[in-house]
Amino acid sequence: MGVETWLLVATVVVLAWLYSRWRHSYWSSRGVPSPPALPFLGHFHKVFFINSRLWESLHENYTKFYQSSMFGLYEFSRPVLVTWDADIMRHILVKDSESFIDRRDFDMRSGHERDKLISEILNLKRGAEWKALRAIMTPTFTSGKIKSMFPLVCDKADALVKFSMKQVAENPHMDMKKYFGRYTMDTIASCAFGIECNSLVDNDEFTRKVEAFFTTSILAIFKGLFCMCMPRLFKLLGLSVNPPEVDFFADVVQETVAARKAGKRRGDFLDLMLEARDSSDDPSSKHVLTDHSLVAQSVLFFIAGYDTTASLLSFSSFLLAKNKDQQRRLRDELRQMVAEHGDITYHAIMEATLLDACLQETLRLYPAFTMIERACTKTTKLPGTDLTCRPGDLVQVPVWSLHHDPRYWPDPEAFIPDRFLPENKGNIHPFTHMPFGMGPRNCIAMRFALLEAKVALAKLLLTAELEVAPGFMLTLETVNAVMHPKDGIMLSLKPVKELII
Ligand code: HEM
Repeated sequence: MGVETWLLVATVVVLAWLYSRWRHSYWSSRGVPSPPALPFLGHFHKVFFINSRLWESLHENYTKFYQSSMFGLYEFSRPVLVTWDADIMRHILVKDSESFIDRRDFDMRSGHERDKLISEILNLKRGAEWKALRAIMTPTFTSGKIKSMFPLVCDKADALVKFSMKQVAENPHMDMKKYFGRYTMDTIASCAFGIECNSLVDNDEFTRKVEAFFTTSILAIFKGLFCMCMPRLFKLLGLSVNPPEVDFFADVVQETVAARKAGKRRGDFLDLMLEARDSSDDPSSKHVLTDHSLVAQSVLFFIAGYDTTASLLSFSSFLLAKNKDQQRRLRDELRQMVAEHGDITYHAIMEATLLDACLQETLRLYPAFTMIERACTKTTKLPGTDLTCRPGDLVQVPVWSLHHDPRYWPDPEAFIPDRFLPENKGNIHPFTHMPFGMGPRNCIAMRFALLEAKVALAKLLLTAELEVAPGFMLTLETVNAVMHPKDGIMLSLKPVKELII
């Protein structure tokens, strides 16, 4: 290469570097602190999906910038505001949620059928389309509808207990995360689609397939980056961002939808969604929840319903196994409940305050989503600041840090379910406990997930005493933004009849 070429290359590099520096001055020019950023990348390497311990890097800066109530990051050159200011959180999540109704745009520009299907799911929908779809799906998750699923959930929880106790004979220590995953898969398949996938009997095909969404793979990361940086070439090569397992679930759902159209109804989530669409007063409903979209929402149920609730059950069992006094207390509450009501009934389980408190405390310590995010849709001034959010700007709330902050939670790393008992709930600061998110875009299936976890945990504790396997150390990771135990949860189960009480 000649001197001129070298000079040209050097000039381009210097100009690009200056441009990157200018873009990375966005936060300092607005008086918002920001940790040191790498040229071009910004903080992308620390905060995006490549980092399987996402909450740690947010927490480091939360601690460093606590007094400012916020800090700024850059994903490449895109500014992202991270804030824990109560007024701002209330504003973006609740009061002015209309101006922050979206999440980030995962533009799956591959054009692949699989990616087109996934871009239809409720989580990824935006603006008016999200609003219309959420309005159709919300009635599916009311207390009354969830109550009607109770017998199905109980059947699957019984199968979980039977299966686990059978394993006890062969394995002194078991990875309960695996079995909880089979339970949540069987429950969602049964409650949502009337499908008996029998993961807890003899067939782990569904759980094997769904695991593809919760396993870190270099190929998946590479494909995501490839699609983001060179969408045209990605499309030309016919690649898809989502794993082929999407097709398996889409096929299962399509067959089920076809059977329903032929008249086989059974009152599950799929029927409820079809009914909600067909009985809606809004004539546009059929355009919002098309058959394609219905398949997408159903595939979403399989994915969203699997790992989150299985992790909640895993973490709560682990915490109760470590805290034997709390385990004994909870078992006493459950025994009393059965003595009073004759069995585990829907009403009894909804009134079991310690059971609820144990799960809420577990979700505080191990929230499935360690951060929640909103994208601004209308130019808005943030309350109490001179900052203006423009359409497309991202705002993040560091859920994990708020859940572990000693200013709000004395002895934050300790498992203290009493914090969530009715008499103490009034002491909880607003916006410091958000395991299901907040505002109109919160988790649509919160009631269902909690019911599923309560039934399984109650039945398990009434049958067995939980103990942590010797030498087991809990490790955490986030995959596809969901935090879960990296190497499962190794426990031993002792039938409670053997206990001297
Ligand atoms: C313990 C279990 C679960 C936890 C901790 C959890 C947590 C969350 C969180 C934090 C969000 C984001 C909320 C926000 O941005 O404010 C969310 C959204 C969502 N969750 Fe869950 N979830 C759980 C179980 C489930 C289940 C079982 C399903 C479906 C069967 C489900 C379906 C969804 C959907 C569809 C959304 C997107 C809602 C929207 O964008 O309108 N979740 N969940």
